[in-house]
Amino acid sequence: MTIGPIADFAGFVLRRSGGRGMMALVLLLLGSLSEGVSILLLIPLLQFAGGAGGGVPMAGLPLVGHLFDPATRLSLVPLLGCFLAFVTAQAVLTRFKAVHVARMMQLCVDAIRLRLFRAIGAARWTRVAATRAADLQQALTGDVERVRAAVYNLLLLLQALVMVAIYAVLAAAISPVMTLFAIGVGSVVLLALYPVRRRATRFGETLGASLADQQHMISEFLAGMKVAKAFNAEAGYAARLEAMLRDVREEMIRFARATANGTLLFQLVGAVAAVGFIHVSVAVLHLPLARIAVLLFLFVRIGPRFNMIQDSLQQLLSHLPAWQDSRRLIARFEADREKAEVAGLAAIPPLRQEIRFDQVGMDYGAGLPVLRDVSFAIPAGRITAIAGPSGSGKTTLADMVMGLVEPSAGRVLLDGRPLAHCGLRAWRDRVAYVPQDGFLLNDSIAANLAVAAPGADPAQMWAALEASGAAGFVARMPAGLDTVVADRGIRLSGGERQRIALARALLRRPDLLILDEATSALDEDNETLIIRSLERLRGTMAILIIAHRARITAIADQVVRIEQGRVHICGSADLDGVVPFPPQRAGRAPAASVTRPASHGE
Ligand SMILES: Nc1ncnc2c1ncn2[C@@H]1O[C@H](COP(=O)(O)OP(=O)(O)OP(=O)(O)O)[C@@H](O)[C@H]1O
Repeated sequence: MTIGPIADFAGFVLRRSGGRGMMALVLLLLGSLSEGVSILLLIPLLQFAGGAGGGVPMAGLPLVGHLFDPATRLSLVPLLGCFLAFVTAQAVLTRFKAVHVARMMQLCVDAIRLRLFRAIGAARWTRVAATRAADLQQALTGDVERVRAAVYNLLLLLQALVMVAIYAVLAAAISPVMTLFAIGVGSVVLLALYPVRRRATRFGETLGASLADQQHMISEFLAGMKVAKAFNAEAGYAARLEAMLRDVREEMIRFARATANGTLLFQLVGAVAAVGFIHVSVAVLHLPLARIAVLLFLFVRIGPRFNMIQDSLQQLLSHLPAWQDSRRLIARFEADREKAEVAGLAAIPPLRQEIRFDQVGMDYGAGLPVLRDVSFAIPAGRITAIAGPSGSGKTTLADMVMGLVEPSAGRVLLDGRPLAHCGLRAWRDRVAYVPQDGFLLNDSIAANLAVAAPGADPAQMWAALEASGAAGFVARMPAGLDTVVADRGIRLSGGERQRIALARALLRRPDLLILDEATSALDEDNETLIIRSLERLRGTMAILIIAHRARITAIADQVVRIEQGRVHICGSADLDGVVPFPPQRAGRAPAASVTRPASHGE
């Protein structure tokens, strides 16, 4: 089970970090080699120090053995110089390696976070809406950080493997028998610890699931804090979190215990092996003191490397599920992409006549169809209201007209062209949407407005605020357009928030403005202000209002009532023969009043 996923992951790391990954590996190899050679240089140095033994037979490395032969060996000063040079080289390589590794880890983390972020953004709305927000948050934050830990441990693992290989070659050059003995002992312990590594994988899987559950619970609690406090439910949430934390803690402790047992086993076996090694070297093989000292030194370094292999493998295996989850999520979202913009389709002419629902049906696959055979038009320049009981499909119609969901039957037509054949992003550039809670960023009013029209200048912003009835209160604010609003700034009333949200929508100069229950949480005075703004906009764009209240549906030129999946239209007698729109000029909709926001693009 272990090798396949690790090889996949190593492939991903190499692809994402490109040349830097290879460079990090080369630095790792060179660093390990220079460390190994500097240790090897201890042999002649020890011979100088203690005058021990004669030549050092090097079974595996005759050239190096020749270098240390008493007849040809270097004198003390050049030897010390070599030793210093290798140690310095190792330190410099370690420095470069650290920078490369940091960059490599960040490249991998950025790559996976960005790809997932883009995949979510490009996916169909129905796919996004069907996924728990907490799972996405966890994937984009916690899981990618675990990928960083996985990359780090993969590098530690590679480093440990390289070091063991180099030390083994060096040790074999001094005593092949003793080297086989040390490698054999290390490998047996590694094999014996296989169950601990399996536990690491299981731990990683449960950790991912419980972190997502915690994230879900915490964001639910924070979003509904007011309700939680009102119902005295804080303690209940705290108890749920405590239970989740306890489960994760217990699993984590079991994992830590297994890891500590592994380390203990390595240390005990290492001590026994060292004792056996010294006994065999001195009493059986009668090796010279310099060779025994260097072998001991090498083995003292090999032992922890075996421990490092086990440790980094465990950590890697416990973090790999986060990478696998991220990959699965990316694949799921990428497989469910929104229809791509097709060349030639992106250019949609301005809406002149109507948006028409033509025998539209919608079946979410959960019981009865939500909509059946729905046909009506939203005329350009007019106000259309959609009313109906809760759950009757009003928002579904708004989502369809924005191209967020596709009808399961029938078509949506823009001036006779099927929306399904149009570039959805190009169409959405012509649509503006105001939801029930206008959603403002913790930023200045200007920044909030710029979300809808990044190129808009202050004059255009003021015109949009004027049109939405928000200019007055924004002008009275301490820093005007630069006033920071929402959580960290000035707190706005619900009515003020919605008027800014409406201004933001108008700044786009849309062909279609959608208000989805945008005034349902407002009092009469605030609703009246929005209603007046909408009335001033009549004739400039198609306006679709989804609402329950009669006060706002009363301003509509037609009211579409949906009940049990079917529509009944009222008040549309004067709309029978829809006049081509706009009558004055081709192109963008004309200004209806002095408060019409100026175009930011023209
Ligand atoms: N993505 C979805 N998957 C499955 N069912 C859905 C989905 N979106 C909406 N529905 C179902 O379709 C029905 C209509 O939902 P919709 O939100 O369009 O109604 P609505 O008229 O806007 O309701 P309300 O006035 O309460 O906001 C509901 O029963 C809802 O549960």
